[in-house]
Amino acid sequence: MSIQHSFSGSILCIRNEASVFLFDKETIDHNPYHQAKQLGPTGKRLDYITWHQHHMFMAQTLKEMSPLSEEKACGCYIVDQEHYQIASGFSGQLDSSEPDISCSHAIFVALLRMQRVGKSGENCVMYTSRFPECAECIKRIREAKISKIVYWVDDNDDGEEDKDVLEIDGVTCEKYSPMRRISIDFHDGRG
Ligand SMILES: O=c1ccn([C@H]2C[C@H](O)[C@@H](COP(=O)(O)O)O2)c(=O)[nH]1
Repeated sequence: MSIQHSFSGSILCIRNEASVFLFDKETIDHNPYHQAKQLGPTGKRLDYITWHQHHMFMAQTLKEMSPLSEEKACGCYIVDQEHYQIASGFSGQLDSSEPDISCSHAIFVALLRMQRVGKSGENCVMYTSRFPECAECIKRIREAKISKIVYWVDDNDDGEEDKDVLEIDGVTCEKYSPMRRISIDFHDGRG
């Protein structure tokens, strides 16, 4: 590992291959990571995200954890009224050959976890990267009494019928409307 120490103005930068611990002014002024964190006139960051955006971001991130193909990759994130996570899952997370596991879909996994910790879906919102295509998942959403599903895409040919069935049971279905790009660079791009 190589470590460099350098002075720029009064700020010391210590760099190694993995990280930069302090930043000089030039770095702060020219690096997009820092530019995005600038404050607006009210003193708040200009780019902070809402709960709604956060929850869908989590569902999409869980999708990225799925080892399955793009057609079958899915993430599901369930929150309560106070925006706390109740359960989450991604497709392929569980082995569907296990005794009480009839499928490995993201929604199934998340609802199974919710059931195992004895939580009800009442007043909870389910964020999912895809509207469910599977009858078992839809049945479990209804049984869990989830209040609302927010989905990113709907590839389900019977999606409208399934939504009608869910809505009759009091489950509101809403397509997520992306308003902005949200990304986090996990490279160490600060130096
Ligand atoms: O979490 C998931 C995973 C898959 N689906 C969709 C995608 C497929 O068209 C069908 C069937 O998938 P199988 O893995 O062959 O059972 O379900 C989904 O909705 N949610």
